[in-house]
Amino acid sequence: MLADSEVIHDAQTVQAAVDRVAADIRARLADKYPLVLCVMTGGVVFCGQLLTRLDFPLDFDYLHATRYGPETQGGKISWRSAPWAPVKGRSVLVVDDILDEGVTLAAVKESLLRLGAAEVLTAVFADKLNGRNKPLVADFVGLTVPDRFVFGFGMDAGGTWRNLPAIHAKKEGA
Ligand SMILES: O=P(O)(O)OC[C@H]1O[C@H](OP(=O)(O)OP(=O)(O)O)[C@H](O)[C@@H]1O
Ligand code: HPA
Repeated sequence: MLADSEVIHDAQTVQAAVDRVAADIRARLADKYPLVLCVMTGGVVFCGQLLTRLDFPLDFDYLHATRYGPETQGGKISWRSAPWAPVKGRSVLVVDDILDEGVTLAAVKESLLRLGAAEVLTAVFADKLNGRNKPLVADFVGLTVPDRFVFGFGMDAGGTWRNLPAIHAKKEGA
């Protein structure tokens, strides 16, 4: 997969975007003592790097929802784990790697509001420009990506390459 890909955002661009998103989140949430929730598995790299840049008090936990598995087409959401930390009355920031069709984050947000969160904000590293009318607009976005299968910086290609520091896209026709 790596050999059949091209870098669309290099590691330096990725790091600059994480810095920018962290500053935007700080401006919006620094005085809210938020609960930050990582959407496992893809959110782990962005969320981990973001956390080290957030210099204000916050709580951290994770949830696990998946609908792609190793596939490139999304299916039904499978909830593997709800957040353990209570969300009632909290300002919650949900962090994920990519907003593609928007189905995952829309469902996560709805469920957190149902659990009594005071507000739910969402941060995604990549927002895919796929022309769809997504059910959710992310509050914080790192970078946009074209309507192609992308991987790296948390996003997997068939389960592999989440560890790449740049964003790659599968070559057209590969
Ligand atoms: O906007 P959507 O079309 O719903 O797609 C985005 C979701 O898809 C990926 O998760 P995936 O189901 O692949 O699980 P993973 O995080 O374990 O890779 C990604 O991490 C997002 O959570
Ligand atoms: O383009 C993608 N790449 C990796 N994981 C994904 N999950 C949704 N869309 C994508």
